[in-house]
Amino acid sequence: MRTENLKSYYILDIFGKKRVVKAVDDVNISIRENEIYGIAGESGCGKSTLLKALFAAIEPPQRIVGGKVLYRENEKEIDVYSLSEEERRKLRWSFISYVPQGSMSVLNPVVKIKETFKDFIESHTTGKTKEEAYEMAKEHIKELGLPIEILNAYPHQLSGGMRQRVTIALATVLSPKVIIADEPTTALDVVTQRGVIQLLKEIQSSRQNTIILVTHDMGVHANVADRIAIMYAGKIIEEAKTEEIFENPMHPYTKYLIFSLPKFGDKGRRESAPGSPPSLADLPPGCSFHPRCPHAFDRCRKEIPPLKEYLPGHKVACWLVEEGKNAAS
Ligand SMILES: Nc1ncnc2c1ncn2[C@@H]1O[C@H](COP(=O)(O)OP(=O)(O)OP(=O)(O)O)[C@@H](O)[C@H]1O
Repeated sequence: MRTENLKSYYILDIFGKKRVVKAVDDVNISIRENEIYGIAGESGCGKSTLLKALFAAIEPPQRIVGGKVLYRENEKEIDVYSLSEEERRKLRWSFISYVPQGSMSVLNPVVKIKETFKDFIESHTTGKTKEEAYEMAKEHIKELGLPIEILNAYPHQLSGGMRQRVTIALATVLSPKVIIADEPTTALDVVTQRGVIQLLKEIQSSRQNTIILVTHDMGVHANVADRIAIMYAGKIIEEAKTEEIFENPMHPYTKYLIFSLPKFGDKGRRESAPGSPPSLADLPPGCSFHPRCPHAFDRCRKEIPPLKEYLPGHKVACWLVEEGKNAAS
């Protein structure tokens, strides 16, 4: 799947005054089949907004104000926002699916898990009876190696980690080609996190589908992602293979993200980026990171740097890189 100059804004009317939050601003990504593509960046940089746009599930005040979201299905490219709402609805869950941040937003607390599965399968497929849907759910739960008894449980009877696994099972039961996961491990302890990530990895390798994984946790990305995109203030500012991002980060913001990670046996304080991210409704001119960048020079304050490939497969949007002014890390 890929995007072409995708722009998705929140257009708000506050007491007659228009406010535009540029949460996804000119994003071009190209995700391969069978890959795990990680998207990282601090809170509020637009990650969830981008995912909602990719999942074709946007609601006002979010709008697509420009660009395209394109999926490839049977050698044909589908331009998601040129489809009717009904055609988009058909694409969701069976072709593109979504694992949300909190499991409770998809699991109904007052019904057993099996009922959620039956209703879900029934409403997103045609001509399946409740009984067939139940069989399909049992088969899928077994295939994922999850205990079959969970189907008879209510969500509150399961641990947070198991609930998240159930959410993943639900999102994958119709064998989607693309799975979009939004912070699937946030709020889980480290050991549980590992299990949930392992499950996603297993699904990807056995079913050969594509996973787009959003998390602010660079440690999780290091473990699972094939490639990583770093997002800052609504834009992708760096993209490369995972090892390359960790070994050779080029954007000063990426360097902060990576060098602020705690290292084993290291007791010293690690530096995170100074200051705070800009308001997406009132972005600074030029590079959005320039007010926080210790290496910013004149051009950074005036012109927006384009995302450009400097090494094979390694793209960066930074004037320092363009002008060969190597930033000390
Ligand atoms: N419904 C909304 N109306 C107006 N602005 C919104 C809305 N939802 C999000 N925003 C704004 O859009 C920007 C991007 O938010 P988004 O949730 O996409 O970021 P994020 O990177 O996913 O952050 P987090 O990790 O905290 O979820 C933020 O400035 C946020 O305040």
